[in-house]
Amino acid sequence: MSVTDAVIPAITVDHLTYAFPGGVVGLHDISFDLASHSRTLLVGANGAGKSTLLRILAGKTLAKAGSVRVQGCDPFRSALAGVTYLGTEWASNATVRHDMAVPVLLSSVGGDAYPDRRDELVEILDVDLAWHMHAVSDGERRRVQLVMGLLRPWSILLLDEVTVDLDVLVRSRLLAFLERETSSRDCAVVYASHIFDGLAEWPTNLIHIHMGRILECGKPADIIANTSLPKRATTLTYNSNSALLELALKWLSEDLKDRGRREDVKRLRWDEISKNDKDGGMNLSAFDAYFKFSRAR
Ligand SMILES: Nc1ncnc2c1ncn2[C@@H]1O[C@H](COP(=O)(O)OP(=O)(O)OP(=O)(O)O)[C@@H](O)[C@H]1O
Repeated sequence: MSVTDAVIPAITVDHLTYAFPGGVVGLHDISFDLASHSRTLLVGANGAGKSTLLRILAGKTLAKAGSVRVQGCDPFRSALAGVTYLGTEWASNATVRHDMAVPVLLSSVGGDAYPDRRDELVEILDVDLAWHMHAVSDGERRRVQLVMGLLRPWSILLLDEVTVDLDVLVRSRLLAFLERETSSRDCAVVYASHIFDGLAEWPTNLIHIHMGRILECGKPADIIANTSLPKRATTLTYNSNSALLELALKWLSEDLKDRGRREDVKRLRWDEISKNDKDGGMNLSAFDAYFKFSRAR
């Protein structure tokens, strides 16, 4: 039995449906199990529901219908010490823009309690300890944030595309680190990404999400073997363009067709906005002023 077939699921989602305040349904009747030691790649178009799902798994959002268990507990009701969520809010945290030295920041998040891990992450993410956070590039800032976020050993790591501004070398080293972690410790990673470079052999599981529904869930090799892809991509690794990327391109093209023309949706919304504007509910002149301003520049 491989490690990814371990019996106790790290995450169990059972008939989960989630509606945003206001009634828009974000997730429809989702069910899946993820084992400890797994690395799951969430694949879906913009707006498919990846962040919504990750936020529920992180316990940041309450799901009222269906059940979610992370390490056997309801993530919303239990403070799960071993769950680390690095998502969009985390990425835009203003604290890391102040004039603060990197060692101070790392100590403030418990770096001194895990010196070996801290030093390994500093090395992997190529962080310069002399940096001050108000005077670094976006990618450098993200590297420091990732050292901070990954410092404490986690059991479940939820990553919502926070590697987008890393250079390819650092991203590849980070993925290798996550692979070592999930192979050597009792832990699992769920990673939402739009970038498939270097990911061909990384995930142990794929989840394809479209308009809040899971369309596919399983091992990449099984999914690829059962999917008709362009002839050039029939193995997991294919020279410059991986089968995984081909699979994602196929899924997202089909999803786009399934969603239908945005024009139709837009026309409906536009009618609604114009009506609100007439009613005084929304002032479109503010948008006109904004566009005039941006053109003038
Ligand atoms: N507060 C909200 N109220 C209503 N609908 C929302 C709200 N937040 C998000 N949505 C909608 O829910 C859907 C899923 O959003 P979500 O952020 O989960 O997508 P995503 O797959 O993470 O997209 P991306 O790849 O762009 O990050 C989108 O259609 C979005 O417009």
